[in-house]
Formats: sequence, C-alpha cells, structure tokens
Amino acid sequence: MRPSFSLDLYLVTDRDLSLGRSLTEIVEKAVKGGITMVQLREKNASTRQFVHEALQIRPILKKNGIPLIINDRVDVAMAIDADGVHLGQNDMQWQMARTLLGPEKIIGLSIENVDQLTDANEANIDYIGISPVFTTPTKKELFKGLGLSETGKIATLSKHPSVAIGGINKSNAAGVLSTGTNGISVVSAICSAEDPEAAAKELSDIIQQEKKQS
Ligand SMILES: Cc1ncc(COP(=O)(O)OP(=O)(O)O)c(N)n1
Ligand SMILES: Cc1nc(C(=O)O)sc1CCOP(=O)(O)O
Ligand SMILES: [Mg+2]
Repeated sequence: MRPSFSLDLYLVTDRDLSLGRSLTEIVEKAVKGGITMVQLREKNASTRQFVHEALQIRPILKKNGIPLIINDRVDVAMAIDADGVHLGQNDMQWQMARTLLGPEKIIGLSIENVDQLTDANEANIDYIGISPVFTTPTKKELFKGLGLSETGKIATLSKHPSVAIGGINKSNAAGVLSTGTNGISVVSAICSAEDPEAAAKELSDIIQQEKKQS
C-alpha cells in the first residue's frame, strides 16, 4: 500500500538558503511547526553527500510519520528507501520511475501549464506540483509565474491532488490555497526564516484557517 500523505505544508529543502544551519536543524524545527511532507532537494551535492543528507533526516521524519521525497534522483530514493520522488518535465519519465520504485512509492510530477495535464491526468502518479505560481529568487532560471488564475485552472482540471510552489509565503499563502490547490510548498519561507518552527507554524495556521473556510 502506498503511504497516505498530506500535501498541506510541503517543505522543499535548500541548504544554501538555510543561513548556515544544518538540514537536521531546519527539518526538526519545521516538523515541530507542522510541516506535512519534505522533499530533499540537492542540486549541487555529490551522490554520496545526497545520500548522507537523506540518511540524516530520514529518522526524524519516520518518527513523525512525515513522508520523505527525493528530488530528481530515483537512485537515491531507492538507496535510502525514501517514500518517493519528485520529477520535473525534464527528469526521468514517471513510467520508468514507477517501474523502478514499485507501486508503493509516492511520485510527484511538476506541471507548468494546462497542456501538460493531458499526459499527467493519465499518469500513475500521486500528486502534481504546480510550478511556479510566482517568480522566485530561489530558482532564478524560471520564467514568469503562472499567477493565481492559471494555478487555479490547473488545480481544478487535475485528476491528482496538487501542491503549488514558487514565491509562496505567509502573505500570499491563503490566496494560493483559495485557488483550489491541496497544499503549498515552500523553500525560503521556512529554510531562510530566523525561526523555522515559528514560520512553519504560522503557515500551518493559515492553511488550517483556509481549509476551515472552504
Ligand atoms: C513540489 C514541487 N513542485 C515542483 C518542483 C519543481 O521540480 P522540477 O521542475 O523538476 O525542478 P527542480 O526542483 O528539480 O529544480 C519541485 N521540486 N517540487
Ligand atoms: C524548487 C522550486 N521549483 C520551482 C518551480 O517552479 O519549478 S520554484 C522552486 C523554489 C521555490 O522556492 P521559494 O519557496 O523560496 O520561492
Ligand atoms: Mg527536477
């Protein structure tokens, strides 16, 4: 059975943006603040370092029943028995990842426009990441953000649950959720916060409030 998961508050890690603090510290604090999912994203690490970082945070997440998703690297996910992978449009195809990982792992797929839903809606995946909602300094290579209206369109037309990513923080989180996404995904709003626990708690409260109203 695939593990159950909540996309409510999905932390994507970035060690360069963590103000010199370890990933363990950020993740421990964010867990206390109420995150529901973690994606380990290591764009510049060696394979050995990637595996090392994953093994550092895996027990914290296991203890708290929070899924650990690996960005891009199916081999790393398999090596550390992660709960799943997140794939973009230029990463390994989901079919191959599903064959390698089996039916019990979570697969997330990035969706950047409505057209990409034609394939995604037929795919054996578990969620989509709608990206990017807003432009963000965290990922400078991105073009312009989708905006709220396009984000809502993708969320509504998707057969899979969705999480929005890109430039989301406490000032716009409610607006993003009101478009119909199941959750929000953030990097800097938690990793670069002076107090990651308080930042996660604040976002979690906004999410609970927004879900109560909808
Ligand atoms: C939750 C979530 N959504 C989208 C992305 C972006 O994935 P991708 O397009 O593969 O880009 P990289 O993160 O690999 O640079 C994501 N990571 N997580
Ligand atoms: C990892 C990632 N992927 C994106 C995409 O749109 O594909 S935006 C992004 C980073 C989001 O960072 P922040 O929460 O600091 O804006
Ligand atoms: Mg990717």
